[in-house]
Amino acid sequence: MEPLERLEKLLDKEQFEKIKAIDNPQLHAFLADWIEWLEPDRVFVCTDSEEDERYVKWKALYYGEEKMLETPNHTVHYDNYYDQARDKANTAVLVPKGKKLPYVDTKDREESLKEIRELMKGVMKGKELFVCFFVLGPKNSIFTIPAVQLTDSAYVAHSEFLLYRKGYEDFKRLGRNTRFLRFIHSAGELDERKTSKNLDKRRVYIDVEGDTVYSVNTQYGGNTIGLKKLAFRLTIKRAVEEGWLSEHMFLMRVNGPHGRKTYFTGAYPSMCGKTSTAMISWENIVGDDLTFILPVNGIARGANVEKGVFGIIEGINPEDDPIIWQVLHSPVEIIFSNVLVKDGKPYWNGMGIEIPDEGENHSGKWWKGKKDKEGKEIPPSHKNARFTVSLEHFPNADLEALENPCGVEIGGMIFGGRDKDTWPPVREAFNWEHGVITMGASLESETTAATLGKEGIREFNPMAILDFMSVHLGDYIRNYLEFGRKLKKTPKIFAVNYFLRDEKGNWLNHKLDKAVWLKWMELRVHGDADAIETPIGYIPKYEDLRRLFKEVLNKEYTREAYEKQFTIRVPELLAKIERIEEIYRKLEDVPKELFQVLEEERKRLLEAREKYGDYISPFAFEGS
Ligand SMILES: Nc1nc2c(ncn2[C@@H]2O[C@H](COP(=O)(O)OP(=O)(O)OP(=O)(O)O)[C@@H](O)[C@H]2O)c(=O)[nH]1
Ligand SMILES: O=C([O-])CC(=O)C(=O)O
Ligand SMILES: [Mn+2]
Repeated sequence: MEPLERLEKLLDKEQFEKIKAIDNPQLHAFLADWIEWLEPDRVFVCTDSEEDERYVKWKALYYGEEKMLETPNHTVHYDNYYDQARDKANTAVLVPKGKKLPYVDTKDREESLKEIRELMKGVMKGKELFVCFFVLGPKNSIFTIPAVQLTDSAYVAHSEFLLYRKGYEDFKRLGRNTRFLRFIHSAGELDERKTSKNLDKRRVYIDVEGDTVYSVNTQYGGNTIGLKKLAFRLTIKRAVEEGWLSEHMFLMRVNGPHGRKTYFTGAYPSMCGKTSTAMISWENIVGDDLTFILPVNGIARGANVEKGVFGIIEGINPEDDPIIWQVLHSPVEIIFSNVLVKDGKPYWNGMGIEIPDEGENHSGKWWKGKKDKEGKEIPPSHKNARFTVSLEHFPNADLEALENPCGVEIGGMIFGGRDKDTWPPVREAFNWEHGVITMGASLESETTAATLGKEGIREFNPMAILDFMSVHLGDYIRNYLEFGRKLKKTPKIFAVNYFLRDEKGNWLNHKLDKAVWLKWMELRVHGDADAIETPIGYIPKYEDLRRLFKEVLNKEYTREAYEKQFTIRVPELLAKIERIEEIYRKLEDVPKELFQVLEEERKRLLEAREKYGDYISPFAFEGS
């Protein structure tokens, strides 16, 4: 039977008409196959109407996946206690038999498709399936990629309405041959708290060949929200094939002197400061997690893949994050996840006000001192508790840049991670290759609560993207280097480190110091500040930072603080080059330049050590 005929049998009339209006035989076949396989009790097709969106929101409450809070339009959602972060162990990129991708968890495609299909057979019995259409990137733009999501979680569908641009009308308009991404998710069987029960059968399988991602027996957004990190694996592959960049980056506007607007991207691993940088209240946010960058007439132009924020809530307080704080306390539509709730109010760790001793949280009924099965004390909210909200509600959002179909010109690209002892707070690369290789491809960071498993372990994490890598790392880096060669004007590349510590483990910087580094980088993009040349790139001059600290934060910045923070730590830097080189030597097919550029950096460091010793004051280079 023809797919449309099968769909007519599977759907009630109203829903069928919505699908029939899209003239795309591939879509029809996909839907017919999967609806028959998943066996939902009923199917709801979301168009772009307000009414359909309201229906989904209402269903999240009706099925108990979300609960209302006191403030209008606020809801709370909980994930299973053991389903609070991305599950790397059960996530895999599917590859043909015998093929492996270095540093990526891969599985045999044929076997795994069979496995996941078995896990999903009839999984939606008794449930409602939501069919949703969205686009990645601004609508009707050079960036737009259409996607369809099937899910039995109204919470997942609701989150996507807050985070992505609606795409039903685009599917109608784009016609028969449109290539689109596919996401199939089931939360599986739910427990009495409406959280996924069969975590032992949790799987996230990425079929890059089929442009499809399967996710089952999990609810946590990073494992389930198709257009977020699931789509990301597919778009990284597409970008490498087509010669552009799909990145784990924020996109923001830094406001320079005389009203100058300069756009920056920043790639830091999960929970390492993208949102908190892009949200600095006197600058302007365009995006906080995913950016597409295309070469357009020799210029790198970037756009936010999303239109909302799935942000970490821990530590959000009125002093450090006044804008997020204000938004979280206004009656706009927000989903809080895995926070403490008492009397209809949400609370989280580090919010800077007193938190109740009891309530409901990610562990169920909670009281202070409650321990989990492993004997660990349960904090009021989970470290990876998050909020989901659309960017339009942020007074500092640059909405024009957000919706610009041509994106914005990227002036600077920043790389950074959690590094306690090696990199200075900010530095600029000598050129594109130097930045891509010694900053992006050499990035290491300590693990965080954004993924299941141990925290605080230093790991290789090139371009902050390793968890999502779906292509050979060598090809990925080659594409980056070639991307630079397509440009008439390459963005400047910078590296930051917000997480430097002293011998006693104290932070060397305050959370807002990053605002100063941004202003310095903005000046550097336009050649408006001098810098000191060191073996690892250009660093700021003390006088410039002192002035900027005063202007931006009204703070005194001492010579001692500067000297400590910007000391060039030769032994640590050399050890890092060793580690990185060893990693790439083991891979086949890595661009040769990578080894050359690392070797040159090593030589510069050895020469400097010869002259100045192991730990070199920035003032030493200033004189030379
Ligand atoms: N010590 C220190 N901590 C920081 C700084 N900036 C951010 N953090 C901490 O980093 C964590 C959150 O980082 P976010 O900005 O939300 O992370 P993100 O990079 O957007 O992460 P994902 O959404 O997981 O991709 C919080 O625990 C912050 O307190 C900083 O300058 N210093
Ligand atoms: O995808 C998620 O779960 C949230 C996120 O931004 C990340 O982990 O990088
Ligand atoms: Mn992220």
